[in-house]
Amino acid sequence: MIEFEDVTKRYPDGTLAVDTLSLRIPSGQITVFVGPSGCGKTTSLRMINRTIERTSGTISIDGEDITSKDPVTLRRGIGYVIQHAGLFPHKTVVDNVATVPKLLGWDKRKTRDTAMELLERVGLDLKLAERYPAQLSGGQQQRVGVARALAADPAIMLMDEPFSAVDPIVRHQLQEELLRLQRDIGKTIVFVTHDIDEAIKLGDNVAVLRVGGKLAQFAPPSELLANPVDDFVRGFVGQDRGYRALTFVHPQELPVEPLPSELVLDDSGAPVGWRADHELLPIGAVFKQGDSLRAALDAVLTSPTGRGICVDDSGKALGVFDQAIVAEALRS
Ligand SMILES: Nc1ncnc2c1ncn2[C@@H]1O[C@H](COP(=O)(O)OP(=O)(O)OP(=O)(O)O)[C@@H](O)[C@H]1O
Repeated sequence: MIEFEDVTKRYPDGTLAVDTLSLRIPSGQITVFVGPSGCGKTTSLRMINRTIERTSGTISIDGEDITSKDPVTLRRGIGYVIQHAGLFPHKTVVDNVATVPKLLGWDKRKTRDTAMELLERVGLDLKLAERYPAQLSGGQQQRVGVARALAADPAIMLMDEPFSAVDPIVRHQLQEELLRLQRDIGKTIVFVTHDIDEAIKLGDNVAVLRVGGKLAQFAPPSELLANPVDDFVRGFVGQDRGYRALTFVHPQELPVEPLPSELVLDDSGAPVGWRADHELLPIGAVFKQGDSLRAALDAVLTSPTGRGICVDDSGKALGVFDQAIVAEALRS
C-alpha cells in the first residue's frame, strides 16, 4: 500500500500544487488520479518516486517512509511510463526495454530473454525489436514504454497520461491491453489522466482532484458515478453519469427472445445483418451474455430494428432483446 498523509507540495514560486493530500493506494490494484489541468496530478504521482520532493507530510510504501530510502534504490522498484513513452531514440526497441536490467547487472542472455518476453506480453510484434523508436507508431512506442517500465519487475508502476498522445482507437486498444496485462501481473499501478472516461474504465479506485491540489473524492468508479460528493465531482463525471453507471451493472442473464427470421446468420450461426426490403442492414453492436447493461443498451440503440442481438463467446447468436427487456433488467 502507498499512503499519503497530509502531503503538501508548494513550488519555490509559491504555487500550491498539492494541498494536504491524504489517501491510501491499495496494492495490486489500479488507482487513477483524475482532474482538470493543473490540479496537481503529475506532482502527486512524481512525489511517489521522489522525482519531485514533497514540502510537508509523509508518503510511505508498505509502512516505510520513502524519505528513509535512497532515491535511486527507491526508483529501481518503481516503473515509470510517461506520455510519448520517453524512449531513448538512439537505442533499439529491445535495448530500450533492457535498460534497467543492464543497470542492475543481469547477464546478457537473461536480459535479452526478459526484454523479448515483455515485448510479446505488451502485444508488440517481435519483428520490431531491432527497430529504433522513431520507426514505430505512437501506439507501438507506448507499448515499448510499458515493457521498459516492467523490465525489472517493479511492484509499483507510475503511469502519467501514457495513452493521451495516440488516436482514440489505439488508445482504446492500449487501455484494454493494460487491463489484460494487469490481470496477469497484479501490480500496484498509479495512473494519471485528465480523461474521466479513461479513469472510470481503468481504475479500481479513482481520486478526483480539484485545482489547488485538494482531493475532492476517492472512491471506486461505480460509487463515483452513483454518489458524487459535490457539484464539482458531479460536473466532472458528467451529465450522462446514469448511463455510464450501467457499465457496472451486469445482469445475471438477460432474458432473450427467439431469433427472428429477418435476422440473417452465417454458417456458424453468427449474425451478419437484418433483412430489409432489398438490402441487408448492418447489425450494430452485439451483446455478449455476461456483458454490462451499458453494452446491452448500446446493442439496442445501434440496431436498425431497435432489437439488440445476444451472442455467446464464440459469436453465435442466441436471441434478441429490446429496450423494455433492458429496462426490466435494470429494475431487477
Ligand atoms: N516546477 C514548477 N514550478 C512552479 N509551479 C509548477 C511547477 N510544476 C507544476 N507547477 C504548477 O503546479 C500545479 C500543478 O501542476 P501539475 O503538473 O501537477 O498538474 P496536473 O494536474 O498534472 O496538470 P496537467 O493535467 O495540465 O498536466 C499547476 O498550477 C502548475 O502550473
